Amino acid sequence: MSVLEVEGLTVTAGARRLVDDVSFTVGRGERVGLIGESGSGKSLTALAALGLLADGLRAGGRVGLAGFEGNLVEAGERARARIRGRLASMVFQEPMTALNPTMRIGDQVAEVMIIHRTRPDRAAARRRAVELLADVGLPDPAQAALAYPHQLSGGQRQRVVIAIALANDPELLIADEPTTALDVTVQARVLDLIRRGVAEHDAALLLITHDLGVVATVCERVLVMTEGRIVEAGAVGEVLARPQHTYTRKLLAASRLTPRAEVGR
Ligand SMILES: Nc1ncnc2c1ncn2[C@@H]1O[C@H](COP(=O)(O)OP(=O)(O)OP(=O)(O)O)[C@@H](O)[C@H]1O
Repeated sequence: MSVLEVEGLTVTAGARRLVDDVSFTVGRGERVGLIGESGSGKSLTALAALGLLADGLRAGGRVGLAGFEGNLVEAGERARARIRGRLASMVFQEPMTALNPTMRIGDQVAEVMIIHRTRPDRAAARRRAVELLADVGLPDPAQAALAYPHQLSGGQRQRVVIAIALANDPELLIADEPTTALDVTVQARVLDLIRRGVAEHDAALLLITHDLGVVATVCERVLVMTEGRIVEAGAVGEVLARPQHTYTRKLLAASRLTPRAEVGR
């Protein structure tokens, strides 16, 4: 079975359909990009899949996740809370909003393991936290564990968020514009970290971005979204080389990529 199965997903705000009949799957170990311009419904698709929609928005359809029986769209908040950070994690654009400014980094990484009881005790969770900080390439991880978020750079903070997201070996990682807020010099390193991290944990990745270059670098398959619908899907090389939908062609033309340059990357 796929790790994530989304079938006929809709998100509505009153009478407005913001996500309209979206269906796709992400397989084990697979890296799938979800691209489209701002407002096309990418984030709402991900938030609906994890039951994180704001009040006033309603989801319909079916979302299945490996390790969870039933439809996540219809699951109660307690079931969803058990899933988030355990079976599925999300990395957002701005790392500062994902971290608690008053809590040491190591404690924040340990906390997600303590909450989900994936380590025998607090001391084991703390030890694992330092290992995870080392895995994401923080220099002097034991020292970094004692730091507060404001003492780290933006790129280092996003590394911490990725360590938290991967701490419990989730089946699925959703990253929503994970490098957009970062300095260009650290973007490539953080993307590489996500790619290596999901490979090491054998997780499935859904990477949301408006940047075709990011998708071409990280993903194997791509879904193209506009006005709440997926209008094209396929292997990255294929879609970038031979876009079928007018909207995909427009996206390609608007990006700095030439179709040929990305094939085979
Ligand atoms: N809480 C909300 N209430 C009403 N409309 C919303 C709400 N959140 C998002 N929308 C609308 O839903 C549409 C899709 O938003 P979404 O955030 O999914 O787009 P996106 O493709 O992720 O864009 P971006 O790249 O800018 O994040 C937009 O028109 C947005 O204005």
